[in-house]
Amino acid sequence: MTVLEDIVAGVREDLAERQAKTTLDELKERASRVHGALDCISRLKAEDAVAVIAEVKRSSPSKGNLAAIADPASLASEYEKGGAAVISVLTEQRRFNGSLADLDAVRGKVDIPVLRKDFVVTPYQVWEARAHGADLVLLIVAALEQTVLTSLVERVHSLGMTALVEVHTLDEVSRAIDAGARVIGVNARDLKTLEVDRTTFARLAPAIPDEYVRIAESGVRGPHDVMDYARSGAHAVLVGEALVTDAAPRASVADLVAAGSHPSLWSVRH
Ligand SMILES: O=C(O)c1ccccc1NCC(=O)[C@H](O)[C@H](O)COP(=O)(O)O
Repeated sequence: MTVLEDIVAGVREDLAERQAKTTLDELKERASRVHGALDCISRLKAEDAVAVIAEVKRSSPSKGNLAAIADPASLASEYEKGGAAVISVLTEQRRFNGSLADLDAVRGKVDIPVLRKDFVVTPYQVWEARAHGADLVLLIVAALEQTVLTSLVERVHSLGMTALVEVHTLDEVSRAIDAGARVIGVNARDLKTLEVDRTTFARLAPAIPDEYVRIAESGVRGPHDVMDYARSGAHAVLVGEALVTDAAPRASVADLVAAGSHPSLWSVRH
């Protein structure tokens, strides 16, 4: 079993418990009372800037405990004040120590879009995301059969949210495009081995046409990585570990945002 398969097996068990407590109809009713999803494309694809997606990430399979985040809403608020375009909230419980309660707390605090970052394999989880106020939902191509991926992308979009479709290989880029993705995230981390290779984005980006939003995910250590990803065509970067382990997350987000709008990148973008 790969790491990804192991995570998904645990996610399905946890999901079965939630489904036993809350019916799909109850979720839909809750979703109908939630404010409509925010537009994300324009925030992720700014003219002269790389958007920063800042992540609330307590633990990870690769590193174990990363940070004791007592108040995810305050952390997200610091990210927002630092200039983050989107907040990513890991809601997977077993390996990332996240929860839908974290998503609720962040949604209740910030005004910018919020991404539900989890291992979504069923429409029920998409409804959960909306019912808890998410604007974006992560869908990982490597975890999904093509027909399921396509129907989940459609479901996310039909609920007014944006699907962030994650890829790690050229074949997965084609699958994401075929599935109707508009926003494609290239993860530098191989979810089957956990190895991080920052050259992955530069290899895959040319296969993602300019009308899509291209996001570089994982392995960002600081401003120089944001600039490297921008030079390879990233519209946005997704950063977790470097921010949650930082003593001054607001300032660190601001540094990443400044790097992403550095004048030396203008020629790359025009
Ligand atoms: O982070 C992990 O170890 C991990 C392992 C298995 C599946 C997913 C994993 N991470 C999810 C992510 O994609 C990252 O949280 C996200 O891209 C931020 O990465 P980083 O900045 O390197 O924390």
